[in-house]
Amino acid sequence: MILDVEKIHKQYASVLAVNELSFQVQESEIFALLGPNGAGKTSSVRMLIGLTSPDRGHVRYHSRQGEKPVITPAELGYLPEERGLYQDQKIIDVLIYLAQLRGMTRRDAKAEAEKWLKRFALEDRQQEKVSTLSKGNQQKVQLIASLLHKPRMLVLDEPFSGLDPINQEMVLELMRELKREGTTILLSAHQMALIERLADRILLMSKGSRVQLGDMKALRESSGLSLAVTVEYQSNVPALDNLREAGVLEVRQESDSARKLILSHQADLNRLLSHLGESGPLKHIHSEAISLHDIYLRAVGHQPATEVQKEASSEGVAV
Ligand SMILES: Nc1ncnc2c1ncn2[C@@H]1O[C@H](COP(=O)(O)OP(=O)(O)OP(=O)(O)O)[C@@H](O)[C@H]1O
Repeated sequence: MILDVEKIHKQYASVLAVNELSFQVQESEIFALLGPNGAGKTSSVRMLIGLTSPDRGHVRYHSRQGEKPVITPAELGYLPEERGLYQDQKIIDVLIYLAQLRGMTRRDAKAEAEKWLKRFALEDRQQEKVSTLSKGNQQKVQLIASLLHKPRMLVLDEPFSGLDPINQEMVLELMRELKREGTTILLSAHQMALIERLADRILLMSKGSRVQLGDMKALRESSGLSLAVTVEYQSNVPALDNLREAGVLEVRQESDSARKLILSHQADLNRLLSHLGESGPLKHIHSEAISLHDIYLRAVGHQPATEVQKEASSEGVAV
């Protein structure tokens, strides 16, 4: 299943939610939508699955059967941002009912539901009401409901929200497995470290528009950033001057004694180390490839800081 999105546009009264957004999701690809709150991710997702219509632009799906504007419920698995399980019903009954709506027989739905509940360590709870489950466990049930009928395309709005780290890892591994089986997955999320490990390509959005699109290599290249260097001093961080000429684009406060330096591709490491060595007694230096988190903050996180913000900001300052 290939998804082709061409210049979709959505305006709610005075709010421009999605602005001429275009991208393509390939067969068996894991594609992530990232962006700050209000960036337009959910508005986009809703248009992609036909819950709302774009004011302008097109959404098309291509499968072996040809091209079509809308995907059928049997082909699609959707995890909405606002969770909507029937709280007073038994977990197993809800799963069977939702799978039947997507074309499964009761018998198949029951067998699949039991298989998935076991995998998510919920098999002992299946006769209980949904309302008795914790938030994270309800999230697992809703995720099961989205994939029970083996859709070719999964659209998951915030699949990791409410899950503990162990369950996040489990869901991450599940998505890799579904991809290997040929499922196309589009998801939105805020967990940068997970997305960096999981997604084949990432679309960074802000204010309804595309900011960057590509795999991690492409995002690193187009960001112009290379390394994040964390410097820890033996006591409070001294004044750090002349970092720009060594290729430092931004200094982020980690603690009173530590700063994270964001380096450009043109950074001169020898010069930087010599500056840092002269600045004060160092305790520790650690460098790592620029992460999605750093790219995100740089691209959509904040405006370049002013002199006043330099004093006050704990988010980061331009140097
Ligand atoms: N039904 C609606 N009516 C009016 N405005 C809306 C509606 N839905 C979304 N918006 C507005 O559109 C913009 C984009 O919202 P959207 O929910 O798509 O963002 P998002 O990226 O999913 O945010 P979050 O990460 O907080 O879920 C926001 O300014 C939001 O207030």
